[in-house]
Order: sequence, then structure tokens, then C-alpha cells
Amino acid sequence: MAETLLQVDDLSVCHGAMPVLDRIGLTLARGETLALVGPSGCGKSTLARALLRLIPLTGGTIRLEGQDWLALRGAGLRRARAKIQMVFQDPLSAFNPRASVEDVLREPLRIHGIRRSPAELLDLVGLDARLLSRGVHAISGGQRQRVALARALASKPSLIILDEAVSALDVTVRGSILRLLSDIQQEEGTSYLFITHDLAVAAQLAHRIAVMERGARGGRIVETGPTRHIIQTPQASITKALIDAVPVLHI
Ligand SMILES: Nc1ncnc2c1ncn2[C@@H]1O[C@H](COP(=O)(O)OP(=O)(O)OP(=O)(O)O)[C@@H](O)[C@H]1O
Repeated sequence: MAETLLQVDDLSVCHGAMPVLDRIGLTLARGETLALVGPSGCGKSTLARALLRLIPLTGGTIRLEGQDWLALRGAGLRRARAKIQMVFQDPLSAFNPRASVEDVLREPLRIHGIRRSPAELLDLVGLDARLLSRGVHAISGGQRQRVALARALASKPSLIILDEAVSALDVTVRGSILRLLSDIQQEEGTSYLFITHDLAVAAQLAHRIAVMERGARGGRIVETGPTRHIIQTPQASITKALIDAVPVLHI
């Protein structure tokens, strides 16, 4: 059995008096893709932020590579942060819009003290080194998402959280990014937590799917299982609704 990379138990988050996440439990093996699927507002991005330790938990535990992720402080936390990286839907909002591709890639190399060149990172994501001097605003959306992935890969993370990372891309570009993600996983053994509201996209990439819904005490996971199993025999009504929301082409 594959080594457990991430183990989350009873994770709860409140924003003030409002409960946002309700006792979330999930596991992720090394080299595995888990899709976290649920409707808008159920708390998916909040869970990502909690895993990155950008917001405090009100309860629960997170273990990464067997380590108590919540106990890390100071220099230990800064070093460990290299292990979990994130890619967002709109990389421009995460980049300085006036930066060049090279600037965007040099930053994590400098922060984590890694001896890798920006050109090498671009090569990992199938982009030509000639792009380095271009402004991040002056390349296509698909190229920008590849640059965001290259930046995430700079620190050789064990886990990349992709939050609606392909949702804004057209279907052919999306397909090429999904294939790239899968190739990188084969080569580097990276695990992905793939956050999306779109079950069809999740099914293309994920080994397993966790379905979330918003309950009275915040977002909770209603079912988890192998992708085929979740799609073929959904148990929760929210999963059935997400399957029904996948468009079918009628001619
Ligand atoms: N900083 C905050 N303060 C108060 N409430 C917040 C805050 N951040 C998120 N929320 C609320 O928490 C809930 C979950 O939001 P979150 O963005 O995590 O959901 P989501 O599933 O990622 O949604 P989407 O798919 O639309 O991005 C929402 O009701 C949101 O309004």
C-alpha cells in the first residue's frame, strides 16, 4: 500500500461565529490525486487555506509525512512550507502583473534557496526558455497556468493544491494541462489535491473523489471513494446533483 502523505482528521474552521468547515477528514497517498468536489461556497478554498496554515483551525489535526503539521513554528515551518504549494484559478492575481516570467520563477528559488534555473522549471512544464523575458500579462492563459505550475514545482513539493486551476481555461488547453499534471505526477511522485466544482474535470484526473456539501455546521465531506465508484454508484444526493450538472451534448 502507498505511503500516506497527508492525514487530516476532524478539521474544523469558524469565521467568527460562523462555522465554515465541519470535522473534515481526508487522507492522501504519495503520488495520488484526490479531487475535492462540491458546490460554490461549501468551503473548499477555506480547506485549502487551512492546509496551508494561512488561517487557524478551531479543531482537528493535520499530519504531513507523519509530522504534526500544526506544531511547526518559525524556521521549521518556513522550511516545511516548501512541501505544500498551491496553484490558483487566476495566476495573475497571485503574480505581480508587471513581473516577467523569469521574475515569477526566480522568487520561489530564492525564498527556498534552491539551485535550479528558471529555464529548467519552464522545461518541466513544456514551455520554451524564450518566454522568460515576457511579461506575465503578455502570455496566454494556458501558458500562465503552466508558469504557475512551474513556480509551484520549484521547491519540489510533495503536495500541490490546485484550486479551480483549470476552470477558466478552454477545453483543449485544459486537456493539455491535465495531461501535463499527470506526466509530472508520474515523474516526480507529486500528490495533488484537486479542488473543483466540476465533477467531469475531477473524473479526468483524480484517483479518488471526496464530495463536500455545506451543512448547518459548515462544509463537510459526505462521501469519499475511488473515482469510478463515486461516478457509477453515487450515494449522497449532492453527488447525484453534481453528476446531473455535467453537460451532455445532444445533436
Ligand atoms: N474570511 C472570511 N470571513 C467570513 N466568511 C468567509 C471568509 N472566507 C470564506 N467565508 C465563507 O465561508 C464559506 C466557504 O467559502 P469558500 O470560499 O471556502 O467556499 P468554496 O467552496 O471554495 O467556494 P467557491 O467554489 O465559490 O470558491 C462561504 O460561505 C464564505 O462566504
